Amino acid sequence: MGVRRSFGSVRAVDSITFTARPGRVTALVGPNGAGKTTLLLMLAGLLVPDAGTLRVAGHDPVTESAGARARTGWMPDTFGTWDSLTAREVLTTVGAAYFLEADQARERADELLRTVHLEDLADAPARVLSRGQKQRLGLARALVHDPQVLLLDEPASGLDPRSRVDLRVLLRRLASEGRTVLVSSHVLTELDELADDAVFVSHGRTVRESTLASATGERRTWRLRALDPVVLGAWLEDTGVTFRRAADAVPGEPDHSAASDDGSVQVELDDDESAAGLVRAAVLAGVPLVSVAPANGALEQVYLSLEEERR
Ligand SMILES: Nc1ncnc2c1ncn2[C@@H]1O[C@H](COP(=O)(O)OP(=O)(O)OP(=O)(O)O)[C@@H](O)[C@H]1O
Repeated sequence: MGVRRSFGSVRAVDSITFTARPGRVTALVGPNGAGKTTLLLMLAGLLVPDAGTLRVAGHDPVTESAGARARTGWMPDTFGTWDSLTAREVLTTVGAAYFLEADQARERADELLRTVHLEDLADAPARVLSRGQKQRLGLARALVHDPQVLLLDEPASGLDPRSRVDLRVLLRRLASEGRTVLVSSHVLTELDELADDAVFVSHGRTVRESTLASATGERRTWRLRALDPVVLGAWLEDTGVTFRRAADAVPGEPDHSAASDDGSVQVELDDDESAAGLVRAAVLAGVPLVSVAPANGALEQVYLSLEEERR
């Protein structure tokens, strides 16, 4: 609640308040320098806040650090490994730090190496791992003590597409087992498929908390494409729906979301029901629609509208 932390004159976290709930994946979203990493470091007990209170699995990471740490798995954005240790030794060493017996630690390490698909590299020194492989080892390290709360800073960075899918499936599973998962990421389209809730931060402040379901149902831009763009444009004009060609979405500014001028148009619609109504009317009027889809992901849309408000 109202957490604050400065570095000299820089207010990295000015006033952040939010709740990430068990059984859900919460996305921490914000531009570069918004204070996400600083906040996660405080939640992980690695930085002390100047003011405000934090609770992780019911424990204060500062005054009840042992209790909080025992329940928290922390994955930093860049994973510094002990280079001379093998991947398995990294995990057994962490297991020992969490008071696992040697056999247990070894069993847990092997299980986690399988989970993150690093079993073939179990005996390789950690320094030879690629960036993405190190990320996966970092995730395994965060899971050694079976924490209730997972704090993940940009966990998908450096991962190839297959590993990103694996990460998503794993994090959904961990949440479905009742854990609290807090993930910061810039890849908003990926978070759309992963997260249940989102906290938007900017300049060290919480600017919005939202569920993905409500973000998805909000006013947003949709893209429509028909076999014949002229017929589509004429029908939209007749029905009084304001639209713009994707190719010239913002006058003077190229529309980076449009891969090419495929004749599609963009319309602003209040919610999913409005979209369904428009599609129904277009089909009944004989407009040869080929595709209708949101132009941006739900989180991206909220993010962009917040940025817009700030201008
Ligand atoms: N140790 C530090 N010393 C001085 N300034 C810092 C320190 N750590 C962070 N900052 C500053 O605090 C602000 C917030 O940084 P932080 O790393 O928390 O942002 P972020 O949201 O994680 O950014 P990114 O998305 O780029 O990772 C930035 O202005 C940053 O320069």
